[in-house]
Amino acid sequence: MVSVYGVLEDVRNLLCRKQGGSHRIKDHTQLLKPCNPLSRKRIITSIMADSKEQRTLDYVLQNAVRGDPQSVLDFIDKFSENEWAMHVGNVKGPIVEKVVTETDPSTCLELGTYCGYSAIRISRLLKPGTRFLTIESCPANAAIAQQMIDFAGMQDKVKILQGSSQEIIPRLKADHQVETLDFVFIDHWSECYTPDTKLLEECGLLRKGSVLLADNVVYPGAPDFLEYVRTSGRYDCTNFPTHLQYSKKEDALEKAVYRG
Ligand SMILES: C[S@@+](CC[C@H](N)C(=O)[O-])C[C@H]1O[C@@H](n2cnc3c(N)ncnc32)[C@H](O)[C@@H]1O
Ligand SMILES: [Mg+2]
Repeated sequence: MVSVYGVLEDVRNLLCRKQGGSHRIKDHTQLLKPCNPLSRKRIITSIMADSKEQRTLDYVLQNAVRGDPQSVLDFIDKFSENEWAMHVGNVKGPIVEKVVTETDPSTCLELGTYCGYSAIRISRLLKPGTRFLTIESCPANAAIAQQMIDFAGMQDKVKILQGSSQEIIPRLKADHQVETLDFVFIDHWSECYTPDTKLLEECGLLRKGSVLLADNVVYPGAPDFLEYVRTSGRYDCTNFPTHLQYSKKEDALEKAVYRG
């Protein structure tokens, strides 16, 4: 049986996805125009108030230890084992951590914050003074992530930039004093991976040795990104086969080191 809750959640995810993708919806209420104002208000309240992301945050706030990033990650994982979610998770997480530790970055960028899980995982490893910027197009997700990061005690290490990657990347130098990026975690919608990689190059944000690490290159899959980084002659690539978070499905991360 399809639950009303599930339908609302699908609609909400669709709205967030549309907002981050190329078909950006300027005004979500347009979609609900055929409804009368009261129904419209009820639907919007339902969609935004009790999302899976909000319930994940509530679960963490009720159970995890404030100021303890590992505890926050553990409770996000625990919640997501019952209700699948897009966090990089506790199987791929250690691979991401290994690459970050080996890279020892001073300036990091993440594309796709979601609830802040990977931002917490990565930022806790960074040496003092390292900058970690994370871009999230969905305002509701960005708000949840900020609360999650605050609760984990990582608020001084992580800066969320709310907006789409396509709009924010070209402004990183002027608005956020970024010279070049040492490490980029690419984990938003896979159709944005290649255009955003090219945008990072065009904006002069990559230097010889900059490390890109892309999630979900097998599931849901990013074939055009894999082809670009493996055949353009601009990157040295390594594949890390693994499994999709909270699932037995096959997935992989791709590390691409810019040749400069
Ligand atoms: C897979 S989730 C990120 C998971 C997160 N990195 C983690 O592991 O905890 C993808 C997120 O990217 C956001 N997103 C999608 N396209 C985007 C874009 N073009 N710019 C910024 N954020 C985007 C979505 O709203 C969603 O919250
Ligand atoms: Mg991912």
